[in-house]
Amino acid sequence: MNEPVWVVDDDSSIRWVLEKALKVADIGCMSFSNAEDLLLQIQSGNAPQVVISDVRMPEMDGMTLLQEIHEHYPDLPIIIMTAHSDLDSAVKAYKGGAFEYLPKPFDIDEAVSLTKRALEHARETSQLKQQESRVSNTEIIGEAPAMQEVFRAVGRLSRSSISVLINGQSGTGKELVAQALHKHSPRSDETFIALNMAAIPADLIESELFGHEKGAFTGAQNARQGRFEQADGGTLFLDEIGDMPIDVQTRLLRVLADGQFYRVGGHQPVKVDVRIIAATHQDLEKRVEDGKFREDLYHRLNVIKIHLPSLNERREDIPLLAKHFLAKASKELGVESKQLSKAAEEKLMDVAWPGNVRQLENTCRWLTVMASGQEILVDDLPPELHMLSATEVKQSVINDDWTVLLANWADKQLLSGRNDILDAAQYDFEKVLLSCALKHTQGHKQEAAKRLGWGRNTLTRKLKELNFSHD
Ligand SMILES: Nc1ncnc2c1ncn2[C@@H]1O[C@H](COP(=O)(O)OP(=O)(O)OP(=O)(O)O)[C@@H](O)[C@H]1O
Repeated sequence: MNEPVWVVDDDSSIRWVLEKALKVADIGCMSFSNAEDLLLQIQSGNAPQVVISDVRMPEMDGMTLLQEIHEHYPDLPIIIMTAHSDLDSAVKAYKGGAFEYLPKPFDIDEAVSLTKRALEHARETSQLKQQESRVSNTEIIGEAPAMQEVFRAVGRLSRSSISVLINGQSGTGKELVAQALHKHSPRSDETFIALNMAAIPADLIESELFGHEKGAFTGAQNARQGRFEQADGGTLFLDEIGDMPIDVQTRLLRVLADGQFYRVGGHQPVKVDVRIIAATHQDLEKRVEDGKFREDLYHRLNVIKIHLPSLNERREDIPLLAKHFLAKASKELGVESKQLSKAAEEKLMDVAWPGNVRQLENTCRWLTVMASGQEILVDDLPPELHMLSATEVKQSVINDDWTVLLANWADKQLLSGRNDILDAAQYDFEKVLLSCALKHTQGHKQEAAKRLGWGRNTLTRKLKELNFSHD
């Protein structure tokens, strides 16, 4: 039963020809005269790597067989043969999920080379699966479909050094994914360096990235290597890339294009081979539109995009993540691990989690210290979790209660460590109201001012302050 290719056809001459040809090509083959027998083997847990099937057979036809096989093995390549070489049956075969369509009478060499391609494809798919499961098993927890997409992407990228842009809210695991990308890349033995653009003062970013020569600026008493040099051969993870000052963006673009740069104050080009993985919680396309991010750099970084869902979008993972973090915290703190009661677990699944996985991790650490018993009860949960639940947030949309959404937004900003949030909120608040008023008055400014309750001069000033493109 270990033959990699199974052939099914009610026509014994076709079976004979294929068996012979594959044997010559050194490909093990087994044939069946009807689909039912083949399916029985599959259902009992045996599976080949490739199936070649006729379409018209007296009992079960090839398309039904294809569907049945794909129920058990969705990735198993199936080559469909048909004597009726018309577009219709070809289209039907592809739509049904066939790997290839082989019109009869076929050239024997073509049939063999097609089989080889299908075998190759089967091998690649199974390698990919192994890589994906390695990624998902070792470091990143997630069973939600949205996370499976992420694992798949990491698996697919495992042989490449291509630039990747990771996008997702704060605390969703962007750095963890960047580490996984590095770990599963050909660069895994080299350095991985993570740098957060939002955490470095703007005027120091350049020397941090590119290093400086002695005396390049006041305070530069010694020459210093930058992160690019340190990460040579490895990966540089640039977090919060949206906050990178525009002149540094220009320099970054040049390094990416030329593979070389100058230290601050230096005249000798430094050559490096660094893979860039960038991350952001912002809408970079919008920043490009607003002139805050270089479009060419955006395209350069955005070769492959991985989106990390917010914790709200993968609530089913909360129990698993909580268990993991409770175990981790107990190990770190050297105490016995605590378990969530059913009710506490349900409550955690209904929290809005504006701070995403990081907030859940912190909560678990807090609970490990603070919960009084071995079992964590609802009353043990920290007070801030009793503030907003996901249901309440959803309800606020239905009830038109934007203040709840605003509170949720504010929670998120504060948890992410952002300051001056009143300014940002006020800007958006006024911009939304003003743009609505203009819409309702067909752009008539005086009328819009009246609807808003502003004087005309205020409106003119606000149009400018809020960067309105209307004239
Ligand atoms: N799927 C996950 N499985 C296990 N741990 C996770 C997962 N996602 C995130 N974490 C943990 O949550 C914490 C926050 O993750 P990480 O720093 O990668 O988020 P981030 O999106 O890079 O955040 P920020 O944008 O604020 O830097 C880390 O301690 C990380 O190990």
